[in-house]
Amino acid sequence: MVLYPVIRRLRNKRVVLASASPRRQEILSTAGLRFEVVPSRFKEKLNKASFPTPYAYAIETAKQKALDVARRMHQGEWKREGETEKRRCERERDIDRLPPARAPTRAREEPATEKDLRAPDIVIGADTIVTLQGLILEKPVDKQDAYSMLSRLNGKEHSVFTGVTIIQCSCRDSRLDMEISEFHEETLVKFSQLSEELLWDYIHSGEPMDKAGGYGIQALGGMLVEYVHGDFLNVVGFPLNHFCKKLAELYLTRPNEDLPPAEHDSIPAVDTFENLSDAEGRGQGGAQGQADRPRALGRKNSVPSRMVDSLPPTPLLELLDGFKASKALFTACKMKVFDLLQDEAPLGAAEIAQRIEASEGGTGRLLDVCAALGLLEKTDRGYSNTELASLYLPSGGKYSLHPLIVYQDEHTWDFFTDLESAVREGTSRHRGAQGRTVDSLFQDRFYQSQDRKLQFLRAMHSLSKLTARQVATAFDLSRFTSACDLGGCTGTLAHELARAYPGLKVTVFDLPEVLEDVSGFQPDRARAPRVSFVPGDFFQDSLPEADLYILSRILRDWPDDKAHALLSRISGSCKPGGCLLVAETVLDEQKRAARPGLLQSLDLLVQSWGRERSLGEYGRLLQAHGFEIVGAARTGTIVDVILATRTTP
Ligand SMILES: Cc1cn([C@H]2C[C@H](O)[C@@H](COP(=O)(O)OP(=O)(O)OP(=O)(O)O)O2)c(=O)[nH]c1=O
Repeated sequence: MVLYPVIRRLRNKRVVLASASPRRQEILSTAGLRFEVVPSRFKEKLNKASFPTPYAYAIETAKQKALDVARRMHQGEWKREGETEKRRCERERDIDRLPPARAPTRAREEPATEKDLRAPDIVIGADTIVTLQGLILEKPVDKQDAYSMLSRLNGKEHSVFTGVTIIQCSCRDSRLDMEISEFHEETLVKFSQLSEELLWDYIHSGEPMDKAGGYGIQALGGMLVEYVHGDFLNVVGFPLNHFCKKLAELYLTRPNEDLPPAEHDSIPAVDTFENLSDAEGRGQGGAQGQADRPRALGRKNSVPSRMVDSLPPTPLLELLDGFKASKALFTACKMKVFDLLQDEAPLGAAEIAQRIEASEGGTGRLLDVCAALGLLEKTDRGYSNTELASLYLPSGGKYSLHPLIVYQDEHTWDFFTDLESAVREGTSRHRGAQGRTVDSLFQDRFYQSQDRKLQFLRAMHSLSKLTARQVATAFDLSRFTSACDLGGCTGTLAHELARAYPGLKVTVFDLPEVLEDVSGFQPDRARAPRVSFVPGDFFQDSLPEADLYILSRILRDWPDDKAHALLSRISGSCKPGGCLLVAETVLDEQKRAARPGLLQSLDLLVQSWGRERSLGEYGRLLQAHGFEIVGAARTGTIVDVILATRTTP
């Protein structure tokens, strides 16, 4: 059965999977794709250190696998000596007329051999890697290697990336033209704390050897896994959902010259209406019935059929409703639904409505939406928080996102209603933005009243609690003795650094109006040694001495001229050999892939003067002030980490 229209669309194309992975073959076959398998001969030996991010490495490896197969198949075609163009066309047509055995549904049954390699229309390559703190783990070379991978992953959360490349090939004269599309998908996987004995038992099962990271989540390895956030099939080797969306983008939004003859092997679309109308027409006896039938649905007019077939699938409708889902979450949080259910659950809609002082009908609908969004569990006994909601949504939880959600609802939401003007003018929508200097951004906007300031500090505090540990441990910083977190706000990252590195003293440097309110956010004194707070403005006042400076989600707030001004001041204080750690959401160079980062960048357009940047852009900013990037790591959170060293002037 084919559920996704675009998979059906590929029926008349020669699709080749450039992979020997049985998992990929199975996933694509199950989805109803017809393809052949031509394993790539590309040796997976690219220099990992030359890639800004692990997923850039996976994408490039996937691309090289696909290119190898596309080129080999093309050469196989054109190596036939003495063949004329006419004969080639005839031969291709002959091949096209061959029965489906040429394009088997279960491609893995018959891998293509060199002799029947003719130019493909589409070649798909993929590469799956496991990453932990910036380290890329591929398939283990032996049992000891599997042990070293699994013991690294033991008890920790890691990322699994699959890079995918789709090459659309066309052959003009003897030239192979290729249009290359790429994407990646990330899934977070957490291992339980496992004993040595269990790890070795697992290794002796033989399962780890042909799998990235040394485990197979779909089989015995599933027992090692505590949770998975994201696409499960991505871990198994192929992100099917993202792949279908990409295909829809490539094939359903383009002019439809290559629409295959209607072939409804599962759910007939327009034909259903016509058949129904025919039956009705006949049943009602007549010509009149037929004449009244809307012509648009008739077989003679093929346009509606094409239109229906080429409509973008549901993701667009989901996107249209995206704001409603956000607002439902905001409202349920604000009305303290998750707080209530954290203390008492399950509760029925009537009871909840009464406790939050709202109408029963309205509350019921809101609760059902929350259940559909995966925030509540609905059973016959009533509603309860899901695990996800319990962790992040009640206002008093350790990792509560409640303050951030309230901030988004009360401020960001308003800013976004004026997105069009921000896009037209290219400036912040923040009241008073016009005519004010960029320098007064925080004073004007976030700290204009005590309430607003506290709301902002709480939101930032809740966000940094989610990322601080990963940022602090993305690189080994144990050689530093003093660090200064510029704009370090409530000190969440500073405390995490002090905890991770017993020899490190950390100074948080932030505006006096911020620091006067941070005491309520501090852990007990006993749990917070070696962290101190110094008031000051990093654009004006002298910076505390340190051998490691930190800018966590700071550069994003400023346009290039202000970022240069700040970096120049840090460069003036940082001694050669000292370092600067930058924690930011790093965009890919083409600004195509990182959707959360791109949305944040849009947010910065409406709310401030800043923007998110790519690694190349950060590299250029830093280089202009004598900093050379020595490493960049994905943390699996919304921020990535760049470590740069101050070179000798
Ligand atoms: C993490 C994980 C990986 N894997 C597999 C998927 C991939 O097949 C493999 C990663 O190796 P890859 O190099 O991505 O793929 P491959 O060598 O199997 O095939 P080819 O290079 O020909 O495309 O690990 C699982 O099956 N389960 C898992 O849980």
